[in-house]
Amino acid sequence: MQSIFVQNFSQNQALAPMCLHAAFHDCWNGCNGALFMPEEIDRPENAGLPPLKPYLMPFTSQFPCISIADLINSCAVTALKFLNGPDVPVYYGRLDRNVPDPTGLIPEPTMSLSALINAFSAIGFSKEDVVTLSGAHSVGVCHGIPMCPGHNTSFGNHYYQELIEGDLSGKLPTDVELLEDNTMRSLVQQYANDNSQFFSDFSRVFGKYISRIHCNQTSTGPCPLDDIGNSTTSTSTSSVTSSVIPVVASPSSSFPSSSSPIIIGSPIVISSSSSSSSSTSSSESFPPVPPISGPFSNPPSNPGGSVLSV
Ligand code: HEM
Ligand SMILES: [Ca+2]
Repeated sequence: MQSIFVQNFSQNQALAPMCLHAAFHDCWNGCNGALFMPEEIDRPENAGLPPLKPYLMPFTSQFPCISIADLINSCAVTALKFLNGPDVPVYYGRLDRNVPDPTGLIPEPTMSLSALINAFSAIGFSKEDVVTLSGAHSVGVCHGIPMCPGHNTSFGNHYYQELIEGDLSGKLPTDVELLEDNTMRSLVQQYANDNSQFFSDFSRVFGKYISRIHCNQTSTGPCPLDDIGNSTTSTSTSSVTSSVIPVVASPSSSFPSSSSPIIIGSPIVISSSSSSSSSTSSSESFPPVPPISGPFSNPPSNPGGSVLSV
């Protein structure tokens, strides 16, 4: 399955960042696959993610034992590696729920720094972790605008270097706010200087993040926020714990690197680039890979490099 992902990532460069983004959203309230429920995927907070659903869902027919939550996370760690990022240990055995997560939990890009820190703190992540995880914005786009113009097909510390240098093109308000707090700014500086420290921290923190499952996970019923733990601290006696099979996703170093920029339609773009956004089917016979539809068809324009208004 991971080799199919890689092929598809090569064919459509929008896909890999989208998988990483999707793992962030699905796992906020516990990785449970509910992201793809109609009630969730079309929420404004999930803007940019709907095209991933028709891409990933056919895998569930071909690989019926994998949950949607595991599929999203497998896609995410494979994407990270494809984008030249670090290996992240990923454990499989997450169960899907058929109840959408509550709305309004995922951090807003315009929220204050203190609100952002509090939101992550409520799910067990420190303000340093916020700095680390935000480095995912070294890849991908916001409303079609590259978040790190010129570099955003490769995961790395250029995100932190741009913040330190005041190159805020494509950055979100929450990205820029990382500079407001001394402790966080200091970590931004460290990462800007040391990519291997960033990789090692990201692997650890993101690995923890995508291990968060509901302790008493069942396929139905309400699931309060405080019912979430990670796979090592879970108090669950359910099959979730016993079915978790440790698998380290460490795709080989033969992953192709992204050589051309992401070309995605957008109202505003910082750098100009050529067009190659079409998604085509994998040369393997399964699973069927439907063409990605969505905001990918318009050529980018480039009116200027300021912090994104979202
Ligand atoms: C700190 C709080 C965060 C906020 C407020 C935030 C917000 C956003 C927003 C508004 C977008 C643009 C979505 C769109 O319009 O297409 C975005 C994109 C993205 N986010 Fe975040 N994000 C946060 C943290 C994270 C984390 C922790 C990760 C993963 C570890 C992540 C991964 C991504 C990726 C990869 C994209 C690019 C998606 C694409 O190219 O399709 N973000 N984020
Ligand atoms: Ca979820």
